[in-house]
Amino acid sequence: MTSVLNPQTMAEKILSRRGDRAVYAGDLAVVEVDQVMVVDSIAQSFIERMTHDLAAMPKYPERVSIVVDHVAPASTVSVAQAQKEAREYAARTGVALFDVGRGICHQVLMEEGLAKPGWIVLGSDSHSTTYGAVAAFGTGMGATDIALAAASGKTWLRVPESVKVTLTGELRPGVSAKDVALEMIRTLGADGATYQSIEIHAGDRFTRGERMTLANLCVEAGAKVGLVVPGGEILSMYDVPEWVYADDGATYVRQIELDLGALNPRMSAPSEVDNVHDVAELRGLQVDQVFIGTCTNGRLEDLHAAAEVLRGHKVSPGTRLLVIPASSQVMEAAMEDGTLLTLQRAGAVLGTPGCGPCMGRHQGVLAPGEVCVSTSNRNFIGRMGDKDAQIYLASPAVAAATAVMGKIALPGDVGAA
Ligand SMILES: CC(C)[C@H](C(=O)O)[C@@H](O)C(=O)O
Ligand code: SF4
Repeated sequence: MTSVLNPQTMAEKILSRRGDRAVYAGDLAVVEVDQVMVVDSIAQSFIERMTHDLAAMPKYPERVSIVVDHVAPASTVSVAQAQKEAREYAARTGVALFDVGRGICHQVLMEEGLAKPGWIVLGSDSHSTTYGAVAAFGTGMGATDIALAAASGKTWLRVPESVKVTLTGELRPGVSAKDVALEMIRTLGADGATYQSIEIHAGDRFTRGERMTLANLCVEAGAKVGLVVPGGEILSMYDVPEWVYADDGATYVRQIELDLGALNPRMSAPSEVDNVHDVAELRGLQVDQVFIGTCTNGRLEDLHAAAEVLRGHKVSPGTRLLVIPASSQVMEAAMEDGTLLTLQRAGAVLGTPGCGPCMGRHQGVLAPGEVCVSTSNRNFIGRMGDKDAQIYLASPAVAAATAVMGKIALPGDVGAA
C-alpha cells in the first residue's frame, strides 16, 4: 500500500477518507456513498435494475432521491407513465421524491442539504459534478452503477488524476462566473480533462451559486469531478472538514492559471462547448429565442443579473425570451423580491421550475434554422430541438441583453438603445 504520508489532491483526500485506505490517482477505491440521485429520464431503468436485476431494496432509503425535472410536467403519455412508476417506487421504498415543479435535481439537492463537503454524491446525470461547488465528490454514472450504489451503499471507481486550475485577479463589472467557466473549458478543451478531477482554487471568490456554475461546466471538459476548494461563503454555510483540502506538494497532471481581470464576457458558439469567443466578436447575429435557466444559470442571482439588464426595457419583437427558475425556492424568492414581475413586464415567458428546453424535450424546442442564446451548458447539434438550430451559450446578463436587442449583444448595448 502507498504510504499515507504522500501528499494528496482533493479527490485523493476525499476518496481515501470515504474508503478504507489511502488511495492515489490510478488506484481503485471502494467508497461509501452519501447520496444517490436519480432523475426522471433514468428512473425507469433504475427501478428495473433494482427490482429485477438486483432484486434489492435501497440499503439506506434516506440516501436516495428521485427528482422529476427533465420533462416536467410530463409531455407525453409514456413520460407520464414513467413518472407515475417513479412516484409509486418512492412510496413503496421510502426514498425521497422531489416531484414536478420542485426544480432541477442539482439545485434541489443543494437546497435540501443533500450534498455536503466531503460527501460522495452519485447522480444518474452527467452534471452531478455540480456538487463539487461545496467540495462534495459529485459524479454522474449510468443506471446500473447507480442501482448498485443504492442497493449496497457503496461504489467503486478509479481514482482520477487531477488538474489544478488557479484563478487570479478580480472580475471586471459585467463579467461573471459563467464567463470564467467557459474560458476554463476553452483552455482545457472539450475532452481535455477526460476522467480527471478539476480542482479549482478560487480563494474566497464566488458565492455557492457561482461555484455551482464552475463545477457544473467541468463535465464539459470530460471531467469525472470538479472540486472547488472551499472558501468565501462556503465556510460560513457548511462545516468544512480539514481533510477535504489538498496537501501541499500533491501531484497534478496539469496546472493552469486564469487571470480573471483579463476576461471579457464570453460565449460558446455552435456546436461544441469549447468553441469560446468574446461576445464582441459575435455581436449582431439575429436571435430567435433566448433561454435563461438550467442547473448552470437558473438561480436567483442569475435572474437578478437578467432583470437588471431588462428592467424598463422590452424583449425585441420577433425574439422569444424564456425564463425558467432552477427551483421552486428560486421562483418563490424571485416572486417575493419583484424579479419575476420585472421579467414578465419586459416580455419574458415564465416556465415551471425544471430543465425546460435545455435538452430539447419540451417547453421551447427549436425549429430548423433557428438561433438560440442559452445560459445552459451544452450546444451540441440537435441539443434543443432540430439539428439545424444553432445554440450559443452565455451568461444571464448577455442573454438578457440579447433578448432586448434581438441580436447577440452586450449589456452595455442595451443602455445605448
Ligand atoms: C437526462 C440526463 C441523463 C442528461 C445528462 O446526463 O446530463 C441531461 O441532464 C443532460 O444535461 O444532457
Ligand atoms: S438543466 Fe440541462 S444540463 Fe442541467 S440537468 Fe437539466 S437537462 Fe441536464
